[in-house]
Amino acid sequence: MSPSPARRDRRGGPSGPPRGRQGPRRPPTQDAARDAALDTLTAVREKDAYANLVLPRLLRDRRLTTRDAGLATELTYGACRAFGLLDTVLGDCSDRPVDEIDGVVLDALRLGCYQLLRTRIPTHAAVSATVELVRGRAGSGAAGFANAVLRRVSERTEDEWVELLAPDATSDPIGHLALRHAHPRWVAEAFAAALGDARDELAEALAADDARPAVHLVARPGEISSAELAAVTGGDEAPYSPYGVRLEAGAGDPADLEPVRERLAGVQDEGSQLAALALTRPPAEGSDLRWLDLCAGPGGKAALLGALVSLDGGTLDAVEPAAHRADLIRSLVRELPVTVHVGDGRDSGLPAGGFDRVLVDAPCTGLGALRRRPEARWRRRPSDVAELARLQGELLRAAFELVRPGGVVAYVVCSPHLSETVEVARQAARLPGVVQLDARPFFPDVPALGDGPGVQLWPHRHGTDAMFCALFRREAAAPTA
Ligand SMILES: C[S@@+](CC[C@H](N)C(=O)[O-])C[C@H]1O[C@@H](n2cnc3c(N)ncnc32)[C@H](O)[C@@H]1O
Repeated sequence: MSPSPARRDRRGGPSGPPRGRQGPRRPPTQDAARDAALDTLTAVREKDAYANLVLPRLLRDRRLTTRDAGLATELTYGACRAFGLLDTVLGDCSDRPVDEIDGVVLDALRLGCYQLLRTRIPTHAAVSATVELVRGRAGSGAAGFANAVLRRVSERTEDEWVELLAPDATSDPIGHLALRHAHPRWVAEAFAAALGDARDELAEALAADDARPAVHLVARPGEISSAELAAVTGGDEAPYSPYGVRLEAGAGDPADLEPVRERLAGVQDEGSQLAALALTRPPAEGSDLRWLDLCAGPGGKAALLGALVSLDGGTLDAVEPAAHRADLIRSLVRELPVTVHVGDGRDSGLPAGGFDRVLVDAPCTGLGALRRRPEARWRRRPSDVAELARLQGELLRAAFELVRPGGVVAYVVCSPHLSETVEVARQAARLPGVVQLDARPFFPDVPALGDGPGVQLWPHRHGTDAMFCALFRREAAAPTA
């Protein structure tokens, strides 16, 4: 094999600004889209920032044209999702491990590599635009290094790189698919475990999780119908939620839509709508006017549930420990009979047995919504799971204290990880006085819900986030914590 280009030109420098025979730095390029993408990737790497918060702000502040904003979004989110794949390829094309490459040079290389492997941008344009970016930020030595590395990347297609670098598809199918679809191995393993007998869907599940998702709107009950909302926004009525509307991926910022600005509608994944609706559907004999959302921030489900319970003259209490998230709930539910409490759901001070229905939409790894949070899959650690599962179990036990005998509890997480889903539900169902219901009938007309009693939704099956929902009824006997 020919020596790596990085060996021919080592001036990219392992860390800090490259030194040596390099030309003067130039002012930032005229490439507004790539500049914005690079600045976002740098903020993600250096400050643990969220790409989907940083980039929209940059696009607004710098007043990018619609075309440039589209390109910046595609490059930034695409590169963030693919970090693992990009770094594996870049590592093979460089003479040093990627974590020894100067940070901003690595950010630019990731952008360049993404363009080469996963977009139709011509090779010469992807390479030269990236090289100019690097020259502007890190000098001509680093630009030469970037040029050499990217030339080498461009020698193969994405498929060819995967075949070369991924574990063998027969002896290690999960490892192979993890690299192919740019997921950490532990996440791919968690998906495979959750799919169980349907493990042959893993490639599809990871591919759907790697694709840019459609935006879903929720029509606020009593304010606008989903048919009207679809007509006004140009979207389509969602297939399963009676309140849902699906917009095409990349259809612009949904916050700018008039019904959203006027709070007749909100942005909410259809899976979240279905999970919230499932709480409302099992019959509850007797009073049914006091509902509780025990983990309510930022308030998407509280707004839907508050609107629904208000149609019958009922009320919703919403608990959230983070004050700023409690404020977000308040601003969403202003016209609704919703009382927001700042506090810990495990010790809310609310009356025991005081509620007819309780939602526990618990804090979780968010592995079910990775497609919406571009860099999240590379941030989460397997060690996060056990602590979250403990908190989830504690919140669920608190919910059984707060619901009245005969009342309903929904346990919801946006994750397919078995430790957060089936395991938490199984332990809850062992508590005295708690009966787990088969949740599937409360997701009417939704296909492929598995063997029950919990329901796991999937992007590749349902076009929703991978939400899990388990339903329980509290029997007359009081549960013990
Ligand atoms: C998955 S989010 C809930 C999403 C929300 N239901 C919605 O639809 O917008 C979980 C929330 O639980 C909150 N949380 C974390 N620890 C909590 C606790 N001990 N008690 C109650 N809520 C908690 C988090 O701050 C976060 O806002």
